[in-house]
Amino acid sequence: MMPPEQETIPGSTNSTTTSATTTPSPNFLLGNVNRPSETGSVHAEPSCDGGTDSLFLGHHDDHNQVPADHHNYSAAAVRSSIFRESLRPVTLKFEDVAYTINLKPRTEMNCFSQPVLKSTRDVLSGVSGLVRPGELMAMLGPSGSGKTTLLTALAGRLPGKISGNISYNGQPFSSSMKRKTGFVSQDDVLYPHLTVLETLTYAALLRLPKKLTTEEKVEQAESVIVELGLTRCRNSVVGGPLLRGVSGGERKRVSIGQEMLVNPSLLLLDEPTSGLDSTTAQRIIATLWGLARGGRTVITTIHQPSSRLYRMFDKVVVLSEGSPIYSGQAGRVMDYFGSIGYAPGFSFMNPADFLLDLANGIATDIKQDDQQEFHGRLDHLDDQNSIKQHLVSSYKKNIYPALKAEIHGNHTDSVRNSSSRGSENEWITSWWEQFKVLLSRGLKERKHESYSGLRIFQVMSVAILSGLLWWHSDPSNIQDQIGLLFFFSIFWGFFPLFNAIFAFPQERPMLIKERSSGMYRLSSYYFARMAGDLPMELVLPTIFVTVTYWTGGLKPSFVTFVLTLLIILYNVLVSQGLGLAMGAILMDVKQATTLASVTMLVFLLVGGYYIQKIPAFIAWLKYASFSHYCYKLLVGVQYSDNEFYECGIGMNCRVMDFPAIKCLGLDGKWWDVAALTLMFVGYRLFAYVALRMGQPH
Ligand SMILES: Nc1ncnc2c1ncn2[C@@H]1O[C@H](COP(=O)(O)OP(=O)(O)OP(=O)(O)O)[C@@H](O)[C@H]1O
Repeated sequence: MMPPEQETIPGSTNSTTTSATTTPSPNFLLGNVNRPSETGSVHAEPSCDGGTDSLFLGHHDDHNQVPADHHNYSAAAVRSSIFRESLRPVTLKFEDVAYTINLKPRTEMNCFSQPVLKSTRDVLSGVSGLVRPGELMAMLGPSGSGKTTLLTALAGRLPGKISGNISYNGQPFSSSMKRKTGFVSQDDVLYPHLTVLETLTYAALLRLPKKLTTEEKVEQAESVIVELGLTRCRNSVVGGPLLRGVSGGERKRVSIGQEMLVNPSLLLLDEPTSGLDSTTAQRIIATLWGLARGGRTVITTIHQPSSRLYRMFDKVVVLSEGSPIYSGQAGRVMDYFGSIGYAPGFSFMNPADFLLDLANGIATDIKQDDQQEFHGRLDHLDDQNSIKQHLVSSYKKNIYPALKAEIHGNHTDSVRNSSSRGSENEWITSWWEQFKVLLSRGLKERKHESYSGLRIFQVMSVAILSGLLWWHSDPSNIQDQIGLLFFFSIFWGFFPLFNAIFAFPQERPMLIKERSSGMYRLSSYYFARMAGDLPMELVLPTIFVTVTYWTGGLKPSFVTFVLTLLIILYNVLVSQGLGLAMGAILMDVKQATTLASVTMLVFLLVGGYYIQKIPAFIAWLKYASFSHYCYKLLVGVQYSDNEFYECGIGMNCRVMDFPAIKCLGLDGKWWDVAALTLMFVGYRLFAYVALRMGQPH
């Protein structure tokens, strides 16, 4: 790979080097030019701690030079087979992008005491730009200026209406573009209990095409680990807010690695360096630089890059309160602002600091002759808003016309893309493959949760306590025995319901992230989740019932025990379905648990144990309660029609005449099974539809 051209950043006393800004040659775009030989040596073993990582770490003693390791990085990148895959270069153009959000309506009173609703806010207005394959674009601006919103819009993930025009090789965002796009959000959405290797391996298995074997996909994950200098922490858990894992920088690199795995043509990153030390930040930007030079289109938002980092950017967009004040070559920025009357206060100022000052409306120095003119036009030179307005209007006058002409200049893009439209709706992997990988990943991630000591303790302690409370209860004491059966139905209604409520709200960020990149079908995720939850959902009640049934003195018949167990397991599945549906519909754990506790309380009351004569106008409630059906079935299998019990000294009564059982009515068992089946299917269907409606398509 050829070294980047030498270019001077105007306005700076240091002559600095920036990358070539011309479109790379076609071979270069395919990521296979100057491919090192198979035997070419890889650089020093990369590390997680940043010690001797020559892959990323440059020897940047000379600030005027683009670090030599950029070339090393790119070479290493193309050496790995994943980067040899031919890329479909993407030219991204955006013109006059505007985005308005609806705020909560705020009522204000005007002078006629009429309420006025002020409910919208412009987050972006009139933002334009153009990034070509091989270029690294940075979005700069103060906090809240709209960088993330713009990046999300460019990634095709911004909900709501975006006005303006965003095109990818001349075409609008599409499913095939979605799979060619890598998006790294500001917050790393990763499974905390998986190791770095597992995280990247599962991503490879889900995101790499069918034509590669499992071994090849695992190899790709391994090669990304090497590329990103994560070798030493490959077996460490990723961690999260509640679990100590790899460091923040390593976690960020894992997020980048997940996107690199698909060899994206367009890579967008939201503040990949925030919260990191300057060396790690340098490595990450060097990584991006290398990826861009491999023919990718890379866009990143960044808060406050050092001048070392700034030099690696080919293009910058500078936003001030959602409006652009600059969009174009990074190296020409000082020239441009100098030409409209703004120059840095001192000659060796970091261009990024200077730009951020301007975006905040702070002009450190204004050329004398321009000052006169500026004074003439604006009354308050020190008014930051006036400066911002001046910068925005200068952008419209000086930059926008040329940019617009450039955006409309090249019409060959659309032709290039049209040939790739055939495979738009095809999935990368088969349904079954997705199901298997998601099931395996879910089991691994939730192993600690499913088999947590606390959960086992919770169930076992209740099992032992109820076993002791009903210790060999007397069969003639029917009230106690049916009390135990009712307790089964309620406990195994509450427990799975509350466990299931958390499932989807907790997984939502991951689901949105992965579905937005077109990684898998919702149905394969959904079935994998259902199947993955089954073992623990069914093991615990089995142990519970076994302990309590035999210690509680219920009918000593193996068949009755098995039937009792099956009814309870079915009840567990129905209750779990209701929990999943509540979680998926509300997507808020607090609201869902409140609703669940009210629902279960109603089910408890109308279940048929506490109140035997429910007033007719509200008696229908019991038909909505799965606990009612479960209780009826449990009593139904425990007692037969011709069974008697000792109802007084020397007196035998028919069990079916026992008031609580008589009121319950034990006929129509198959109807009860049918009602439970309807709920089993219905709740799950609701959960699926709710998930589908809340998902990116
Ligand atoms: N859905 C939303 N609801 C309310 N405000 C929003 C919403 N989306 C964006 N905003 C507002 O729009 C502005 C731009 O937000 P954005 O996250 O794009 O800024 P940013 O430049 O990325 O900020 P930072 O650098 O702090 O991450 C902010 O003031 C933000 O509060």
